[in-house]
Order: sequence, then C-alpha cells, then structure tokens
Amino acid sequence: METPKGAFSSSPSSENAKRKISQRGVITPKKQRYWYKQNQRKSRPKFVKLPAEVRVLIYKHVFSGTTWTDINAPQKKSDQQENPIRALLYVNKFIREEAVEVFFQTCTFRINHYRMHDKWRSWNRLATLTRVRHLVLSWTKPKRSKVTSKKTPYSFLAGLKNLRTLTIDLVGLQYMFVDPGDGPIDLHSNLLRKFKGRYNDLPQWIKRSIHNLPPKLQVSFQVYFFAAPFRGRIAIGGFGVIQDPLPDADFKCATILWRDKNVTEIEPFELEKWETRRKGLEWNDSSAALTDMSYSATNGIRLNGHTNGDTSPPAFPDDVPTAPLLRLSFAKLWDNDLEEVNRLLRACEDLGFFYLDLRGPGDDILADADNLFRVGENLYDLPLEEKKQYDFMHKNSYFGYKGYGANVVDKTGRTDRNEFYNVSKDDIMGLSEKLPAPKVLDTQRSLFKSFMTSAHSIITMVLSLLNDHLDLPPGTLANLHRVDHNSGDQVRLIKAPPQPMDDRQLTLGAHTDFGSVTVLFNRLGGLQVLPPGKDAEWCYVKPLPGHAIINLGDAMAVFTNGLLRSNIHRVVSPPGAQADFTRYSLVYFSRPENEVLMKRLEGSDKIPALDDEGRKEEERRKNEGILMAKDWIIRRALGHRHALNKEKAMDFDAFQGTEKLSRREGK
Ligand SMILES: O=C(O)CCC(=O)C(=O)O
Ligand SMILES: [Fe+2]
Repeated sequence: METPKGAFSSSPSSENAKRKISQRGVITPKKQRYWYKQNQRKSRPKFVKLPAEVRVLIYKHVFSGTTWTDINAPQKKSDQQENPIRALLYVNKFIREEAVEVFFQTCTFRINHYRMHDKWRSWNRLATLTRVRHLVLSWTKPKRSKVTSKKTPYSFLAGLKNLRTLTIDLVGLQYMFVDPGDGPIDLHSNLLRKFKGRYNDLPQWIKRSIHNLPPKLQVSFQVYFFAAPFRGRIAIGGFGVIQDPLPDADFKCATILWRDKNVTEIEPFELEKWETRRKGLEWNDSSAALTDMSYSATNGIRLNGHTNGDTSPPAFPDDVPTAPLLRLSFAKLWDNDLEEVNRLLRACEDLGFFYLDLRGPGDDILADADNLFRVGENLYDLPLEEKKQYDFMHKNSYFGYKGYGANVVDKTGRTDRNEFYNVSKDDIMGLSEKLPAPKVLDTQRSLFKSFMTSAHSIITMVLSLLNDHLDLPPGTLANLHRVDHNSGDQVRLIKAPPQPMDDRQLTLGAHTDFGSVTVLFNRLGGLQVLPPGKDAEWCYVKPLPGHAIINLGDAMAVFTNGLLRSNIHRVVSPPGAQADFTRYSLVYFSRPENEVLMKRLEGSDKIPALDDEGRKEEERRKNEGILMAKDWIIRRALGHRHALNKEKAMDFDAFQGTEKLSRREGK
C-alpha cells in the first residue's frame, strides 16, 4: 500500500514535515502545536510526539489487511468497542485526521450483493465514497429477489472516483464429494461449466455497471478452488468465473488454502498458468492421499495428505545452524579475479561446498532453472503408474524414475522420502540412444539441453581453475569431462512432500556425490552438510535466490587424494514453517567420462602421494570392477535400491564413496 505521498517523510519537529503536512491541508502547524501541548498538559501517552512517519507505520500496521463491510463510521461507543481497529479513528481529532487517510488507502471494503438493497441508498450519499480505494463485490444469486429496482443499486460505483482495485467475487459455493480412493478424477470441465454458470447468472445491469467502470481501474475476478475434508469424504469445488468477461481486465485467479476449516491463505495466480493448474486437478496419487485429513487444498485439487501445495512458502528461518559456505561470484571467477579464485580454492579444499552467485552472466541458467522447477512439478503430477514405467533399475540403469522410498538411507533399513528423475546428458545431447520418457519431459528437450550446456560450462570453468591451482598439465581435468563424450552426467528433478510433524525422517540419506562437480538449485531449506572434524554437527544450507550451490563429488576427492573435499551431505525436512511445503530441487551432476579411472591423478606435485591405505583402496576398486567412472557410479547409484539388492542395500560399507576421506576425522 502506498504511503501518503510526501506527507510524512520526516519528523513533525522538522520544518519540512510541517510544511508538507500543512500543504496537504489536513493538519496545520498551528493545530499540530495545539495537539502537542494538549497532550503534554494532560501527560497522556506521548503517541503524537512520535515522528509522523512512525505514526503512519503504526496506522498502517493496524489497518493493513482489514476488510470492512460498512463504509459508515461506527455511530455509538459500543460499536467502537466492538470494533477496536476502527476505533483508532475515533481516539481524538488529531489522530483521526491523520489516520483516516491511511485507513482508506490500506483497507478493503466488501459489499455483498445480497445486502445491497438496504445499503445502497445511504452509500450513494456518502462523501467518503471518493476515498475508497479497494472494493470487493461479492455476488450471490438472491434467493428471494428483493433487488427489483431497475435503477441499479450499483450506481454508487460511479461515486468511487478514486477506486484502484475492484474485485468481483462470484461467491456461490459449488462442490462435489469424492471418496478417498476413488482414483484419478478430472474435475476441470465440470468446474468450468459451473463457473460459467455463475457469470451468466449476473443480471445485465450488473454486467453493464462493471463494463462502464473507468478503464484504468484494475478489475479482477476471483476463482477459488478448494478441497476440504468433510465427514470422511473430500469436498472439492470452486467458485468464481474463469473466463475473462472484460477483454482488458486484469484477470486474476486464486487458490484458497484451507486449514482447520478456515481459509488461511489465498494464492493468486496468473491466467497463463491455468493450464498447469488444470493438470493439478487430477487427483492421482491415492496411495499418498488423505494420510492426514486435517486439511488439503493445493494447486487445484491434488491431495496428498500433507501438502499445502504451492502457496508461497515462508522464508528460511534464522534460528537454525547454517553452514558457512563462501559466496563466490560467477562473473569474477569468469574474469579470473585473483582474490575470487583464491576463495574458490579455499572453498574446495575446506568444505567442498560453496554458493555461486549467477546473477548477471548466469541469468540464462537461472531462467532455465525456474522453468525446470515447473517441469518438475508437472512431472510429479503424473500418475504413479505412469512414472513407474520409467524406472530402469532392472536394466542396470540409474537414469529415469526412482519412486518414493526406493532407496535405503541408513544401516537400520529406513527408506528415503523423495521421488526423483534422472535425465541423461548423453540422451539429451544425442550421444546415446534416446530413452523412453514421459511427454512432459520429451517436450522439454531443448530446455534440458540449454540448462545442461550452461551447467556444464560452469563446471568446466571450475575444473579449469582447479586444474591451474593443482599444477596439473593444462586441460587435464576438462579433458576428463568433455560435454560431447559419453559420461554419467545427468539432471535430477527431485520432489519431497512434507512429512508428518511427528514422524520426520531423512528425505535423502547422508552421502557424498558420486561424480565430479554438482550444480544444485534449492528453493526450500532441508539440505544439510556435515563440516569436517570429529565433533561437527549437521548444518543447513540456506538457499539463496540467484545462486547455485556447488559441491565436489567423489571423483575430485579421488583424483586429488583428498586434497579437494567431497563433503557428506543429506536432506531432511525443510526447517521451521517451510516443513509444511513440498520441496522440489534441481541438480546437475557432472561425472568423469565413462572410461576415466577413479585413481589419483599423475602429473602434479601438489597432489599428495598415496599412502598404504590409499594404495589398498585403489586395489580394492580394481578387484571389485569399479575402477572405471561408469562402474563406480552405477554401484553408488543403484546399491541402496532395496528392490534390487534386498538385504545388501543396507550395507553402507559396500557402497561407500569417499566419505572417510571426506571426514578427515583426525584433523
Ligand atoms: O535436494 C538437494 O538439495 C540435494 C540433493 C542431493 O544431494 C543429491 O541428489 O545428491
Ligand atoms: Fe548429493
């Protein structure tokens, strides 16, 4: 909401403020002095002694988000007591004159058509009408039609000279019931018909009034969807229109979130997203549905018990321990900025994790990442049966889909709490046979290609800088990771739904990444790293907008015999209130080309020589047939799949990566 222009930009004691206030014609300096003295004399609380801008902030705080159904002032003392917020306007003349402006700028008036017949006459006469900025008209088809007059009750709209937003809420709850377990349902056409019906119900004179509103006025219609538990069944419905009846109107749709039978949040969304929403209308995950009946209302009507869908999640809390990742600039590294390169080296040796600020030169990949997050949401909206068709583990491939709970995450045999889908770089770049994939992915191959190309070039830059630092022959690392050669590089789209409050477990088990360099995009918290050292504790990595999280994997630790770190990390429920939200994340994993050997690299004096333990380790890899990057990665990626490996999936020693090297327990 706007601050009254210029009126309160400095303290009342300053000449400037006095001049501005008096220019506004609301309070003259004389009046101000008078009230000030009055207050001093009576030794009342010194509210008016506060700087004017602070008073305005207080008024705003009190009034913001309030909705009123009555434009008239409360007439009696008892009205004011019932209405403590508006009572602020009646404390005294000074406060009223100041606050009333803020009141009208900040709050919304709502008129229900049903009650118009006894309101509109008095409203028509009100001088205050010109001050109203935000109005919601809610329309219910009257049961007993009291509104007979041909003279439109909406003539008062013409008096709303300063109206900024008009929201037309075609209330009229339409709902249907669905039994849990009914399986996929397509409600779209049904709801569409009902919404159109609501709009058609509007009398011509209302439509005319709406059409005659000033062109600049922002008119919006509301569409609400909801899904709410009701006597062991699910009521699903919506109200409003979803068709733009005014060609130039700013059409808005909204999703309502119900919690404990109350509307707690309304999320607006643009019409272009309607198609995406529509897909969400299919309720297709009946196995996950309704484990929690307390509420559910999501992007359309996707019920999975705990999710509250894609209303904006709260910020990452500031009272949880976070890992001290360095924040590096892509632009500076690209320019070979000496200081920035030194920080990169420090980050790769100390923690093996850092943030990369991509804003500016990395805007393209940031935009691709945003789009891929949406692709991820569409992908996971597919029915489980369809997604399962793309699980290729039985063909000894980790590309494709991994179902919820398919991996063991600890020695006790607990399973993960996420789904993911791996998209192969070789497939997208046409370097290998095309894998079967769902349409939502197949139609996005050029987006994947663009994202993969950008991610790979970031990785090549990091590898080249590390190469210089390690004094390896020029191009050594980059030549083990050529984008046009076969490797296990992949994009991973991950979805982790919220977990029940009393049963939160690992979403993704503790691990080191299997390959070389990982580029990760997070929106919600939940990723944790275990810093080196014996007594270290898990710390969250706070997602930063415009930044990727970069980390090194097993191959870099092996190539450099532990000089560079491949840090252990895991994923848990997002911290604080974020835990109620579905966590999507997006990763690019780069890996050495298929035939590269997982061994200490030759050719650098900086890389420590292998000790006995290290030599044994290399020998073991050779004997187990996992010396080649390709085999190393398959073993790591599929080892914990219980459907493949049964009891063995719990053997964390058998499938370990460079965890021990990463722990540096002695240091
Ligand atoms: O989702 C995340 O933030 C991390 C995922 C991850 O570590 C992985 O897939 O290897
Ligand atoms: Fe990872």
